[in-house]
Amino acid sequence: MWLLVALVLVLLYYLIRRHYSYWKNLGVPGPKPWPLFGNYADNFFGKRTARQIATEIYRDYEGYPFVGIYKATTPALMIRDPELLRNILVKDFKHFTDNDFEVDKEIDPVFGRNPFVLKGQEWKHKRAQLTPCFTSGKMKGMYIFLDTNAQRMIRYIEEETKMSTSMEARELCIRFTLDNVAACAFGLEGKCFDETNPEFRILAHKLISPEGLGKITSLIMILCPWVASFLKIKLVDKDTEQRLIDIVSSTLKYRKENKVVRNDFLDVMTEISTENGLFSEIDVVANSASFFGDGYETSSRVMSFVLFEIAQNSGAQGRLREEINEVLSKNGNKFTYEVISNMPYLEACLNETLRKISIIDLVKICTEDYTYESTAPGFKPLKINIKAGTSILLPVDGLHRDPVYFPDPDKFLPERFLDKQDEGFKKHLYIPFGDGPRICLGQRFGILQIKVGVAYIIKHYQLSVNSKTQLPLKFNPYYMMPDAIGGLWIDITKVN
Ligand code: HEM
Repeated sequence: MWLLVALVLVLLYYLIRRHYSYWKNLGVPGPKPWPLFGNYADNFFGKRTARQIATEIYRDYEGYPFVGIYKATTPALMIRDPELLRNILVKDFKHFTDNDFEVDKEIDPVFGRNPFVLKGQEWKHKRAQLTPCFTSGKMKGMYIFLDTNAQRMIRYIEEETKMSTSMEARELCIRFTLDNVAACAFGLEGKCFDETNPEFRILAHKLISPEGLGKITSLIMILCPWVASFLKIKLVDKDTEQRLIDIVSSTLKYRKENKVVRNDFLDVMTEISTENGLFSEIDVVANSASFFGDGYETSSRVMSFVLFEIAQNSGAQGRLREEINEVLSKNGNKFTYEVISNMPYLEACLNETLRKISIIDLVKICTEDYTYESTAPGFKPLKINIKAGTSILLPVDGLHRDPVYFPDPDKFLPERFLDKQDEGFKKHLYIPFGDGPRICLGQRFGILQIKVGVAYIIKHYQLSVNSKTQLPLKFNPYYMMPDAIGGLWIDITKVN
């Protein structure tokens, strides 16, 4: 009996050792993994975020073009050499067409149709269909909804600050971006500034949030996609899914019967749906729903960090307000699409926030074998044959905060985006929205809504950081996007 147990243990040890020798056998350097947890044990035990772990490994392997790591049990190649990174995203994209994220369309009909998780030809087809939804012409048409919601937000702040000047920035940004999503993707009033817990808020919370997505679920999705696939993990629960389908179906029916045209995303998607039978109603629902994840969740987070950075940096805040007032004075004191698009310092503040606090590290899959030999100065001349199926990690946070590419990386310096002299720009390393054929589809919408919201707030209010904010910021270790523990509290007072 004991002999059998001993034999099983020896066999297990041998198998684990063999599994975790994948990179060693290929001569790829990398940190020592733990059985089962790989290099992410601290993440599983809630000590650090996955991004913090990746950034630390990135920094430890200076001079190496790539590093072999283990995302739990899966070997993954972290890319450090800017040339290889660019090849993966742009030049040799055909070898890396998919994201490393498994969602089964049969189990998750809504999330499984999100372009971010689609693969191969199906992704290509859907991407081509959806691209016309995001042109600058379409953004201009939707500006009116964003402007109306920004005015609502100002009225809301006016009322709230009568009671207390301190506000949680993300809470405010959630209300604003959710109202935008409701208006542009569902053709509805989100009522997020009128009601404490409107239906849209509840739905969004269930659909995607650090609590809604489920700590463990999202961790498994990112670190062990094959486990998620094996366990048939469902991201969107049945009731939420059905409610989304009902909302979109009834809106579509109402518009058809009453010949309503609003020029929003729903209208554009309906055109695709009628022109092409392959784009069914569930596709329209799925794409409207993907706004929650792709549109509201990302944008509300980024916008709250922009407000937080501006609140921390009074010099930048003053300069931004001057720009806003100057542009407005030349345009009849009225915000318009053109006015918002003509504010370089506002754009620089947004870009610098996205550099300093990047929203996500990119995870790709090698879809066709690929060979690379590093010849770049400053990197060891290593060669690698990447096998199809290999997971690839592009450490956006590590790159964005590497002083070689962006000097004084932990300082908030929007000016670097005005002259673009940093080495990182020459090497195309500023990639908060990704790059190449899979670059963020909704970046124009995301950028526009954040700019509108921030411009309105800074025009009317002076911001400073409230002592309730826990500094330095610490992030929820289980959430895939930066989620500040304790919140981002700011004081808001009226500009004289
Ligand atoms: C500031 C806000 C946003 C940030 C930082 C952001 C960032 C990103 C990133 C990093 C990716 C992955 C790119 C890659 O795989 O190479 C992505 C993909 C995507 N984003 Fe965004 N995003 C934002 C807002 C939005 C909005 C507002 C929408 C839609 C309304 C959107 C829709 C999408 C879609 C559909 C994809 C998948 C594209 C594909 O795989 O073809 N995003 N985004």
